[in-house]
Amino acid sequence: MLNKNKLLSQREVNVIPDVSKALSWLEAHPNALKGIGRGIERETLRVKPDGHLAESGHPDSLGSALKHDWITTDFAETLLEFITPVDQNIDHMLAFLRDIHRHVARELAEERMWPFSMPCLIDDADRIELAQYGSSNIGRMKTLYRQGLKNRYGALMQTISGIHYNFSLPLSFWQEWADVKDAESGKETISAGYLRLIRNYYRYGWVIPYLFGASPAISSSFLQGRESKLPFETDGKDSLWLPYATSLRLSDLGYTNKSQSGLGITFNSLEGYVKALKAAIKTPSEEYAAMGTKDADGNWLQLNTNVLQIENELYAPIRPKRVTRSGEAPSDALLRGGIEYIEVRSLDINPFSAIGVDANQVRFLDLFLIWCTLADAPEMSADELLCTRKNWNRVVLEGRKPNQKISVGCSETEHSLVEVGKALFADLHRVAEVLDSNQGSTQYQQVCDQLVASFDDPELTYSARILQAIKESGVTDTGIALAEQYRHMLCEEPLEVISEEDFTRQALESVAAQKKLEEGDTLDFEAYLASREG
Ligand SMILES: Nc1ncnc2c1ncn2[C@@H]1O[C@H](COP(=O)(O)OP(=O)(O)OP(=O)(O)O)[C@@H](O)[C@H]1O
Ligand SMILES: N[C@@H](CCC(=O)O)C(=O)O
Ligand SMILES: N[C@@H](CS)C(=O)O
Repeated sequence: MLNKNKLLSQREVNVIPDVSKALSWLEAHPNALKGIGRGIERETLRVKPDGHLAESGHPDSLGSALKHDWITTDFAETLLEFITPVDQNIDHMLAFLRDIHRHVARELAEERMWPFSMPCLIDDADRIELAQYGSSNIGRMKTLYRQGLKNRYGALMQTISGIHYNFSLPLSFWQEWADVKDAESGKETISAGYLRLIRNYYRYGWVIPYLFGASPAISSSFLQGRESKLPFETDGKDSLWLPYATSLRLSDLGYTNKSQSGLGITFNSLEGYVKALKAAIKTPSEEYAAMGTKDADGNWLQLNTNVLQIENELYAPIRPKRVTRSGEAPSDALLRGGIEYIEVRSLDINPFSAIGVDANQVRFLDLFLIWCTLADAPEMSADELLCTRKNWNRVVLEGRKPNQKISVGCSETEHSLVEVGKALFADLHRVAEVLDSNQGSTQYQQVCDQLVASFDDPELTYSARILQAIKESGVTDTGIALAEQYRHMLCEEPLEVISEEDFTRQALESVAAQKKLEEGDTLDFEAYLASREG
């Protein structure tokens, strides 16, 4: 049981804001947390039985990747992405995600789903086929966007997979917490509340890779001959690792882009955030201008030469979101209705789950994101946001190092990571009691008690556990064994919440919708792109 009364050194306790008043309010208003909205996006590479990247196209039986509601592709034709509809029930959401995995596993026949964030064996990055979305203008634009990503960042980095956790608090929370009357009149207040969450996420979100990072190692093929200054250890065969790393995916070697740090993005006001984001998609980049939008033969190379081709290219660890209308830019949706939910992008694929994520992680994120909303969050300049990267980098590269230190924002004062983590969990446990009281269970408190142990014993973290397996068998063989185990498991399991008829209907309707798009285009591609640049 978490020893809530354990005296934490005053110094450490001061590192996290005093949330006691807000927690007392929450304990007096448990109904405020009824109706949390959640959604999951999971990516995974299709691989051959030998662990090499598949060479086939997106299976026709899975319908149109452009229009399917649940099954699409991310960067590459072999990079599957599964999406669950927004759900208020954790078990139902995870069953929905598992049904998608069950269906796809049966449709993939001999191919498997890679169980790690960092890619499988890829001998030649140039053979990675960009995701194809057909001949409609929007379909061609999505593929050209990916061509630009390949030319800017390299295809290999874009085959890194993640879990995105989408989260929203119910209107009742905002009504009780901030006197909001309704979503429309309260959109400024609600947006300010989610921005407060985001600022705290930058300050304390390193706890996510510490607990759940699962990419301490990479296939040696990932470096593709590039030099790395990181002090990798190796099995002398196909695996490289850092002994105390948690998430190389979140490191500069992974799914990040340092050049984006100069965009002046802040989260103090929605208008300020949108202004900086819109500037980034309209500011030419010298480097990308030198590349040009077309090659000498007139082949498109990228959508444009701006720092970001479109807003999706901002690779932030968390994003404010609102469901967009057809053709609407994400930032315009935010300006129209304010922040509707947030997208947490820092979860690695969980290799201990056949669906890449488990209920413990969902419950932890609920607790942590509620805490981030309640805790004071002073405004942060763009420079202060950049300072938080120092902390995240320390955790992703050597978070499990004994006596690891952590600071907050740009402060030079360092604290024991373990003690700060335990101080945070003392608060999270109080949030867990409220959520559990609503459910009539102790599941959230159990998650707290289980996870807090990882601070005194880092061997309990996901990264330590998967690194042990990789040191024994190597990245490829460990990945193949897990992929085969999950393929067998998923193929044997009956569907729970989605029927075969649902999957068949989705596939047929998505193909029909894509065909309708292709037949309905009135502009040629150049005119279409020009109209989108508007
Ligand atoms: N109000 C909400 N609260 C929580 N989650 C939500 C809410 N509305 C939508 N979601 C979830 O957000 C996710 C949206 O994923 P989707 O891929 O459809 O859009 P996107 O992330 O904006 O697209 P892209 O991945 O191309 O950027 C889904 O999992 C959905 O369930
Ligand atoms: N594959 C990226 C996300 C791609 C995207 O931006 O949606 C990741 O590992 O999170
Ligand atoms: N989803 C990633 C790769 S296509 C992006 O939008 O940048």
